[in-house]
Amino acid sequence: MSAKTIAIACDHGGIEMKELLVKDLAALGWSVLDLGTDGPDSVDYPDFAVKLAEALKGGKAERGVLLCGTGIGISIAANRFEHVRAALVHDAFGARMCRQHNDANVLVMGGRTTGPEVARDCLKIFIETEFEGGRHARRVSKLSGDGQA
Ligand SMILES: O=C(CO)[C@H](O)[C@H](O)[C@H](O)COP(=O)(O)O
Repeated sequence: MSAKTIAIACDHGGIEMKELLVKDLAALGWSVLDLGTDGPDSVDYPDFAVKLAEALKGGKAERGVLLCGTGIGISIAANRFEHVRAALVHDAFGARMCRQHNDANVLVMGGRTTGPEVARDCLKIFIETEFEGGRHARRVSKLSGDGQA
């Protein structure tokens, strides 16, 4: 069976974390689609959120990881796309809940706000935790624009 693919992208605030997490993703058995950025030069985080959203939309990846300095800007940018449920996570509990309750398909973290070992834990939990469905499926369906009150 072929490995599932996860896309990852960052701006200059998340480059070190991206390098760390790419290695972990490979070790966890995922095929990694690295969408940059690839160096320390200053870039604009919305451009990388768009790249990742397009990869998900086009079926090039099943899940995504986005990183910027705080995770805030890039999560705002990613959540402008209807097919993206990007969760800005700071701890293991959030990483678990965003999968179990929100069916998040994109994990977002801040390279300047979250330490490397916490980030690695969050990534592993995000990858390994299933959506619970049930009452949460009803709520998640209301995020898509067709079930709003
Ligand atoms: O955190 C971010 C956006 O929410 C970005 O990654 C940037 O780090 C932040 O905007 C700071 O930008 P700078 O050009 O590195 O000062």
